[in-house]
Formats: sequence, structure tokens, C-alpha cells
Amino acid sequence: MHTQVFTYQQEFELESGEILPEFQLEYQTAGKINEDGSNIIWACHALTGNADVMDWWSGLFGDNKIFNPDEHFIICANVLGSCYGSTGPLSVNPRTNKPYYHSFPSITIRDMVNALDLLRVDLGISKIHTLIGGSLGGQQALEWAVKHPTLAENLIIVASNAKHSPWGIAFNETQRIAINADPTWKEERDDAGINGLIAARSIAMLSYRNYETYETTQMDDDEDKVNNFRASSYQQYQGEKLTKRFNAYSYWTLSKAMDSHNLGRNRGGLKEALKLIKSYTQVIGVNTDVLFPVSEQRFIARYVENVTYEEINSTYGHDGFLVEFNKLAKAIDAFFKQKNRKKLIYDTGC
Ligand SMILES: CC(=O)SCCNC(=O)CCNC(=O)[C@H](O)C(C)(C)COP(=O)(O)OP(=O)(O)OC[C@H]1O[C@@H](n2cnc3c(N)ncnc32)[C@H](O)[C@@H]1OP(=O)(O)O
Ligand SMILES: N[C@@H](CCO)C(=O)O
Repeated sequence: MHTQVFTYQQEFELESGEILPEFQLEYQTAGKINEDGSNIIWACHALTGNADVMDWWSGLFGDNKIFNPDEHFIICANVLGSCYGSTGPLSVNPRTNKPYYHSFPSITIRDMVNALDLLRVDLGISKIHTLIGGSLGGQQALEWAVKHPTLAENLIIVASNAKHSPWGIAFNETQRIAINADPTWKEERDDAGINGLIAARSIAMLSYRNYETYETTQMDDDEDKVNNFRASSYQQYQGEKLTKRFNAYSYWTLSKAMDSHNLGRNRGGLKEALKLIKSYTQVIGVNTDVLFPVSEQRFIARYVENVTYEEINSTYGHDGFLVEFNKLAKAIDAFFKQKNRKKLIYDTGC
């Protein structure tokens, strides 16, 4: 994929009323936009993902895959607040010439989408063939489809929700409590709260997987064991692994953004907001997802007008949306082949 950076050199007002003096988004593209601009696939990434969608969603995006650079123009941008080239807490605040660190403002899913939309306009993109996202990425895609009902012809939402749940917020808060308990978190340095982040990711894994996943992958063979269990080293390993590619500030910022997600805010409620979506929509749930349970995807499907709902079976829980490539590809293929689809190509003009 081809990596580029979009810089918005004006003040950017956040939902909170706070101002970012400017921001940048790192994004990656593959393939070429066709003559009538009808082949654009825009992917939105999850919490710790990045713009390289052909890497983390390699079963769906790539040569000979359902979304491929021969047929499509594929684009994915790293979200505002993250740490893969877009403006986030470790970026230098142009007003102080120092990293933002703890002074980085709170951002919401709407702020993320407003930033993505400025990138879209800058690229002269007025219609999207398919807007797709999972988890936090699905929250962005839904928000974008509500904000601009005629932008995307197709909308694919995987393992996501219309409003973040008390259960999801509780998981996120518990992870932030772990970060806050790290004495270094109060400091102003790149790796502040890093041990807290290890604990946070370890806690998060329990919501991304489930009892059966651990039974299947982390059962010890040695029945005589009383210590050093596989499940323990797995939790340690996953926590430490994240610290090699993420920081506690972005983790905090993005988990707070996830908590903020509510399509119905200032729109007369969730049902009214979901009814605004005009895209052909496919909502996909993973049957064992305990973090974004299928009741949340069914709720979305109940109120969006042109919608199909698909549930995939997986032992992976929430992370199923990142690993069950064959099942996802099959479901998406069936969605595109649905009969009686009217041709709906929108053009918003830019
Ligand atoms: C620069 C980058 O890395 S970009 C990455 C972009 N990130 C994303 O896209 C975020 C989304 N991705 C994810 O959340 C994850 O990668 C997933 C869900 C897709 C897959 O999770 P994984 O951690 O790769 O899979 P899984 O849970 O099976 O764990 C496998 C790892 O745990 C290790 N492991 C498994 N069991 C144990 C154990 N008992 N003790 C210690 N380590 C263990 C494996 O050796 C393997 O290590 P590796 O990742 O270094 O190869
Ligand atoms: N494994 C995913 C979980 C959030 O959906 C991630 O790290 O982004």
C-alpha cells in the first residue's frame, strides 16, 4: 500500500469545544480510482489497528481478495488520537512545541469521523462504493453513514454497535484504572503508564475472547502443574506485545472515544439516527462476542432501512472479526450478490 499524510492546517473544533490547532492523518491506499469514481472501498480500523488494512484484514483486502487493488481503490486512515502517524498525544503541539501528552484533548467518534471526512473532501472523493469497519471501526463507519447518508452505497458493519454499552464502558474504565495505577502515568514521557498498559491489554483480552477460546488455546497438558500456566504467560505476553507498538496515552484517548459513541446523541435517539442511513447495509455479528454481543448488531439491523444481518459462528469471540476471514468473505460476497438490489450510486459532490 502507498502511505501518505493529510495535513489539515486550520483549527479543528472538537465536539467538546476544544480546539486542535491543526492535525494530520496518515493514510494508505492501494489500486486506482476508476473513471466514474465508483470503486472506492474505505475501511475504518479498530482500537489498536492502523492504516495498513491489507495487513490486519489480509483475508478481505489484497490481491485476489474480495476487496482487491485490481478492481478497487482501497483506502484506510489511521484515526485521530492513535499512534500510527496521525495526530495523537505523542504529537508535538504546535502551540507549545512540546508533545501533548496529558494535555491532548478528549476526542469522540464524531471528531474522528469529522477528520476522516476532511480527508475525503481533500481527496475529491464524493462517493464511496463500500464503507466497512469492525468494532471501533464499525462505530466510525456507522457515524459517517448517519452524518452523510448518501456518501456510501454499501455499508458493512462488523462486531460493532450503535451506542457503546455500560458493559463496554466498564471494561474500558477498568483498563484505564490499571493505567492510572501505574505510578509513571503522571509523568510526561513517551512511555508513561506502560506497565499499566500491559495490565490494560491483558484485561481487554478477556473481553476480546471468551471461556471457550481459552479452553481451546491455553489448556495445559501437564495435569500435575500448580503454577506457570499457559493462560498466565499468554496474558503477560499479550500485554507486553502491545507495548511494543502502542502507548498508554493513545490507548486512553481511543478507549474514551469508544465510550463516547452514541449515534443518537442530539439526533432524537438511536432509532431515529439509524433510520437516517440510506446505504445498503450489512450488519455482521460473531455469535460468541461478549464485548459487542449480537443483540447489539441485531438492534442496528432492526432500524436501518436497507439491511441484511449475518451471524458468523466462531470460538474467537469479539476478535473473530479480525481472524474469521473465510466466513466474513463468504458473508460479504453473498451480500454483494443479493438479488433485487437497485443500483444506488450516490454522489455528494465535494
Ligand atoms: C505493527 C503491527 O504490529 S500492526 C498490528 C495491527 N494491529 C491490529 O490490526 C490490531 C488488531 N489485531 C489484533 O488484535 C490481533 O493481532 C489479532 C486479534 C488479529 C490476533 O491476535 P494474536 O495475538 O496475533 O493471536 P493469538 O491470540 O492467537 O496469540 C498469538 C500470539 O501469542 C503467543 N502465545 C500463544 N500462547 C501463548 C502462551 N501460552 N504464552 C505466551 N505466548 C503465547 C503466540 O506465540 C503468538 O505470538 P506472536 O504474536 O508473537 O506470533
Ligand atoms: N483486537 C482488537 C480489539 C478491538 O476491537 C484491537 O486490538 O484493535
